[in-house]
Amino acid sequence: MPNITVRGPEAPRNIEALDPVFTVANLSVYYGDYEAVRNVDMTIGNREITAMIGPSGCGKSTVLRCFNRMNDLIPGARAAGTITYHGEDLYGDHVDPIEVRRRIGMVFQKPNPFPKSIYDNIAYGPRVNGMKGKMDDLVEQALTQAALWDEVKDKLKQNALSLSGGQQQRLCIARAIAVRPEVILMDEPCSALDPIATTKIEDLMQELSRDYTIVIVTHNMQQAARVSDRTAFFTAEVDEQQVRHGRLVEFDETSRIFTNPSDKRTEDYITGRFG
Ligand SMILES: Nc1ncnc2c1ncn2[C@@H]1O[C@H](COP(=O)(O)OP(=O)(O)OP(=O)(O)O)[C@@H](O)[C@H]1O
Repeated sequence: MPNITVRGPEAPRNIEALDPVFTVANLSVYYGDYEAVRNVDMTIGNREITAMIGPSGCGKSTVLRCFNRMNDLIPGARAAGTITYHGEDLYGDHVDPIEVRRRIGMVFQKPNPFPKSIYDNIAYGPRVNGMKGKMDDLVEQALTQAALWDEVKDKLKQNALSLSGGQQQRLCIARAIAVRPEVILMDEPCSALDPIATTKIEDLMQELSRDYTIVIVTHNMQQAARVSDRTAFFTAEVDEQQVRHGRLVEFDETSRIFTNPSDKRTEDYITGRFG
């Protein structure tokens, strides 16, 4: 087994009792006729960090985008099967996808602040959502939670694009937090960052997981091992027609996935024999 440190004792938690926020059953996702991901079953626990790992093209981002219905915005994309959010069908007729995306925020691979001031980046969501309360306090709170306040408190009027990449990513996390979501989805949030900025985001994730449910897609297995409570390992399988489909191979507590996986394919991947 590789020398990978699994989420350390500084953040002990009882993850025996999984309190489901999302329950995914028999989920398949299509882009047009192409079945990109086939038959996924997994559960996302409340205030846990769940990592999705696996080789390129196995459908991690596709599944992640189902959790806040971002795939609805891709023409031809369609989900089959069920995802419940607190027991309710996330794709039910009565569900408003805009409200879904407020409650389930997203942070992308490349930091994407608006070309506006730091302040306005944070204030934008609360304004659009008609949130009550003093905006200055709200902005400070979100930036503090995202561990950025001390670095930007004297330059809130400055353009957000003047910040470093790592600061921009924390700003994007602050922007996601500002609308008080319950869940934060992160699609490779550190892949454009240097190791120091990556460590800051990882520390921040640990901190945020006290209040938020986090799902992260990462290419970095060490990162999954360091930050997550549970890990889903995906791979791509080729069917009889030579078409590749993403499959969930194994979903378990992170410590188990990295020390004693039950599937040979998981073991091969985490030991670097594949992928
Ligand atoms: N918008 C899209 N339209 C058509 N096919 C898509 C679209 N997005 C993804 N796919 C296809 O779906 C499959 C899964 O892609 P996805 O991006 O979810 O994988 P991934 O595991 O996140 O990959 P990576 O690690 O490289 O980001 C791939 O075959 C990809 O080409």
